[in-house]
Amino acid sequence: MREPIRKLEEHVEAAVQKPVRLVVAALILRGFAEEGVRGLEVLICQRKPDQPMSLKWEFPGGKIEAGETSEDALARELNEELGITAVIGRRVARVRHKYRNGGSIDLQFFVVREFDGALENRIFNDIRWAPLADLPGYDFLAADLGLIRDLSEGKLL
Ligand SMILES: Nc1nc2c([nH]c(=O)n2[C@@H]2O[C@H](COP(=O)(O)OP(=O)(O)OP(=O)(O)O)[C@@H](O)[C@H]2O)c(=O)[nH]1
Repeated sequence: MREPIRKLEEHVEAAVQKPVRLVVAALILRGFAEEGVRGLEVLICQRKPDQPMSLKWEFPGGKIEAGETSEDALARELNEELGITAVIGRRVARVRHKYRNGGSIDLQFFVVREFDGALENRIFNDIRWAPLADLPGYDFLAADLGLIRDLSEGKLL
């Protein structure tokens, strides 16, 4: 009888110490889906040298704040990071990833096809448009790797 109770306590404790971080990110696209993984480009962003997981590539976005919907959070982050006002499209993927430091993230990816304003790099080391086929050549954050494979093989969009 004692074993299940101990397990439950451990579980609760872990949840209190390391809450899952809810993160949203954008696949900002340009080009033509009909031309396949060479004709469609996505905006990718490189983390700065002084950030954790430095110089890794990721998609623009960030954590959802209290009271925000996923779409609100993503629109806010894109405005803060890139200076654009984006129309948030459909959600195309959701992944749960446990990083080695013990923290977990719940990551949702949305397509963005339309935005107002000129893209401006406000916080990244570098930003660039990459054809979907080239994505596996960039050193992406671990949580993104399944998505990178699917995008580059034309399986997702
Ligand atoms: N924006 C973005 N974040 C991602 C991606 N993949 C991924 O694992 N993440 C993780 O999701 C979190 C996003 O948080 P954030 O953008 O608000 O803050 P941050 O990089 O300063 O990280 P931190 O506040 O956890 O230190 C980071 O821990 C980041 O490593 C991605 O493709 N885009």
